[in-house]
Amino acid sequence: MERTHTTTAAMKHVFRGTFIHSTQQTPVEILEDALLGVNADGKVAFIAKPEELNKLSETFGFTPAEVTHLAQHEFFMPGMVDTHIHAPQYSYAGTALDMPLLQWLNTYTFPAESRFKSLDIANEVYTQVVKRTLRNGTTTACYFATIHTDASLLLAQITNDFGQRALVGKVCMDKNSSLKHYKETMQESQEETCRFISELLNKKYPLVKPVVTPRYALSCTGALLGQLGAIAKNNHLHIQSHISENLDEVKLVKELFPECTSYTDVYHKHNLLTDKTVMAHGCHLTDEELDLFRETGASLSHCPNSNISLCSGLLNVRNVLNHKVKLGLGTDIAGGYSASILDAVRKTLDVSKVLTILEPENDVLTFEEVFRLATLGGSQALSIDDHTGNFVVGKDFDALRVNAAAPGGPIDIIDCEGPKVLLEKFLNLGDDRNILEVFVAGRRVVPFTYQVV
Ligand SMILES: Nc1nc2[nH]cnc2c(=O)[nH]1
Ligand SMILES: [Zn+2]
Repeated sequence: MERTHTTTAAMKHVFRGTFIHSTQQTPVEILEDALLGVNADGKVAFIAKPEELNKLSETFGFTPAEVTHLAQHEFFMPGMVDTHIHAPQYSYAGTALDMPLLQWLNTYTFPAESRFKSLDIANEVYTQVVKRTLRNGTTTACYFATIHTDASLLLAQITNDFGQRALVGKVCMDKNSSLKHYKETMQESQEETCRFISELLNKKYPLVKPVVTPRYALSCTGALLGQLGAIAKNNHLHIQSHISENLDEVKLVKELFPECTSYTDVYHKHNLLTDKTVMAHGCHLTDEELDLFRETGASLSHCPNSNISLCSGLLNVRNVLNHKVKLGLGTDIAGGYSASILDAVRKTLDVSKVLTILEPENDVLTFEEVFRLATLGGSQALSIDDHTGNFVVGKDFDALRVNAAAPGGPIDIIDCEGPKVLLEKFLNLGDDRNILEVFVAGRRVVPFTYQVV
């Protein structure tokens, strides 16, 4: 592996310490006492041994005194990727988890989202959710907003201002039987999607891009699904939606789209399954549907907190991985009550263990594998792994500086633990108190320096 490349620009950061990340070959690779340089473009310029310090400082134009040394229980890991989160639903996160999906949408979700017509409400909630997720180590988030174009553009602006990498989707829905005013006509949905995409692309935010967002097959007519598939194709855009989350939903989709062979086929027939598509949940997909995911390059977002909280189902992640379908983790705020991907890591392990209790031959996931899903796997699911997801020369430096023994934090370090144990303890016990700093594309975004004016 190439571990350096030359540049004349000065270094933004040079760190010395432990770096833990995943690669295609190994779920946890530990680089102990390594030097890592971040160039002025926010990209990893070198990863090297300390013996090379003098040579590197000449080549890259920094002095050894500029090197930041990590303390004993500190390490860097890649930033975490939330592949599925509803920003407006942060307004009621931690409540309203007492009914299954379709009733939950009608009772809580649609009324809450309809309030985001107000830019004041949007500004308040979107600022809170971006700060909360960043502080918890989410360097990339794939957001659903609402049907309101201007509020969705505001979410994109806020993620850009705070320095979070994001895909932002204006939600599309031309059907809603429960709340008549929270839906669009097909034409509005199509025109406003085009306006959203062009206004967002015109902003030229370096880290924030639009994602075409049909809510799900029950909220969209076939005609709208087809138009959205065409818009995504013509503009080479990402696509996100929901699939096979809940059995009542799957049954209704089959009734509404009798010409389609499966729920997956509904999206496939409307050109919505591409290698830039991420579908949330997939708890009830068949093996044939997973094959179609693999063939099209579409990925799944596993949202275990939501799947348990709404009693939707248990996704067998091992089976998804065996089908070679890309998969990342999602919080699915507010179906899931936690905004932290650390919670998604724990719930992913819990669900895998529950499946093994129910069926002992199920091959349980390891914490190392789930660490990869939270980082590199998420970036692969969003097709952004060519520039983020792990520590590779030339990729953007999206990273968390973790102190497993942060004073006042949730972890007690008893013995002199090795880095792998520190990682395992952080994944199982840690929280934002352990995340000292967050970097996105080389910029330090936590602690916050950006002030809302
Ligand atoms: N969990 C979840 N599932 C959905 N399916 C359609 N919309 C939603 C939503 O907002 N949350
Ligand atoms: Zn969702």
